[in-house]
Amino acid sequence: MGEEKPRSVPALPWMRSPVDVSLLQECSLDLVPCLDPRLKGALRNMGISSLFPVQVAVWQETIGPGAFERDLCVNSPTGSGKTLAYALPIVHVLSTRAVRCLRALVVLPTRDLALQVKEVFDAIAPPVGLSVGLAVGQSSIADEIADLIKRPKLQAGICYDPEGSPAELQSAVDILVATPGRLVDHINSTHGFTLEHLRYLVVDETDRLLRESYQSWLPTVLQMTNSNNEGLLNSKSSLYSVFGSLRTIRRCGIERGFKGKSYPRLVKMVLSATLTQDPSKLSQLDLHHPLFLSAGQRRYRFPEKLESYKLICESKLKPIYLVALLKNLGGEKCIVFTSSVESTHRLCTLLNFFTDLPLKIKEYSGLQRQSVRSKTLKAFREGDVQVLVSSDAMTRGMDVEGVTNVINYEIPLYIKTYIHRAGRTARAGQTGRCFTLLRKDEVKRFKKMLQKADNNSCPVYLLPATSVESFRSSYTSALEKLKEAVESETSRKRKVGSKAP
Ligand SMILES: Nc1ncnc2c1ncn2[C@@H]1O[C@H](COP(=O)(O)OP(=O)(O)OP(=O)(O)O)[C@@H](O)[C@H]1O
Repeated sequence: MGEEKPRSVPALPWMRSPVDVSLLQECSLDLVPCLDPRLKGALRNMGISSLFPVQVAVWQETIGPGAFERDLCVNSPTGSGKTLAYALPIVHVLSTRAVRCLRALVVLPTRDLALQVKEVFDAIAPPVGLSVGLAVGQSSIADEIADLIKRPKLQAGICYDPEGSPAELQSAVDILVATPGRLVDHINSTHGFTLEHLRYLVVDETDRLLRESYQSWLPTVLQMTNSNNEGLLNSKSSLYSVFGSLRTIRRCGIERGFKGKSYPRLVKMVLSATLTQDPSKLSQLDLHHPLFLSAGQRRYRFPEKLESYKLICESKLKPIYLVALLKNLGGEKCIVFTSSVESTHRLCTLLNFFTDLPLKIKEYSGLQRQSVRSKTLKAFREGDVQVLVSSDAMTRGMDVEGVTNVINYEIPLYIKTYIHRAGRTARAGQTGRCFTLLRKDEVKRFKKMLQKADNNSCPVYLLPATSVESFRSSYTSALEKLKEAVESETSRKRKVGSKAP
């Protein structure tokens, strides 16, 4: 038996002794201290009867004794309930003060994820009188502005000037769920949009959001919420709004631990299943006395009931193995991952040419228009589509009920990618399986990659030889059809290209 490698020690001292979320138990809603009965009712309507461990831990550090005194960094497995972990305390605390202004901002890397998170807020915020907005570019910017900013009621004889004083404009929402690009658009150009009153900032899928600058959304948000930049706020009237007599006055803190920071401070919660430990990345967040909450001592952890399997085959036989595996899974909801949008398209087209595979199979990738993607996702959620062939656009955060299998058609390059792909199944304590198709020469690298996570057991999954053989002839004809389809697509594109001005 090979010796276990020593774990790497995080460079940041506060990351070295995390609050171990895995030691906590689920907690029945009746036993959650201070939980507003209206929220309890809303959670029950969602089919939730107890809080998951990560939700208990965050509740303790926010509404419980921790009292939001420190910024929270949460590293917890896929499907462990991180969304509600931050949504619940934020909604709870905002509901205790009835003022309508933008007080919480949740930023996510993609539109689909933002829509998903908004649904969670929509289930719990309205019952306590809070309003939730969305800034993702799904509708026109004018429609979005109409939803986010409340215009004064027009009175007879008074003409409202949309470019007039922002003092007349108010936020129509208490909580905003946004993607970085659209958020920056609103910051820069939406009259009356202000982060002046912001108290809570959530950066979900943190490592992904910190990987790219996305129009410098993070420094912009931090600047907008910092009292030291009054000059900046004053100079740009669109950024400086006065809500009648209501002002959130931030001043430079003199209390212990606040030297040089504004107070009341912007509380931050950052979360991921694969949270970065890179000091230079985390420093961008300007965290205040950060507290690290992590499930177990290992950096990466799989969901408890996830089983991983490998299928070893020759490269040219991969499609047949995949088809035989899909047949074997008997129509269970399944996501097949490839490593590029092109191979997603090709593989999906090929699979649909197997006439003896009675499954509804659809493509889901970044190459498609949002409306096409949304339609596919809806059909998949509702069970009208059983197999989704996807590029990595799907890997992060997406929560689709009933996905029991994930298949890596192509080996992921990084353990983080494996974790996010595999994490589309075995969510919320359910069981799930992740299969990876490998060539012989990839087995060693795959084993090494899995060793970076806590449970790296990955037995070989054996398909009955007869089942693989039975697809040989249909594979030959499917390949022919794929060739024709590719040729006709190429010539169609060429024609469109030559017509373009
Ligand atoms: N307390 C709970 N009881 C039952 N189900 C829950 C509870 N909390 C969350 N869930 C369900 O668990 C699923 C996973 O939750 P969520 O999407 O928040 O996970 P996550 O930790 O953010 O995962 P990922 O890292 O993949 O984004 C969702 O379907 C959600 O409705």
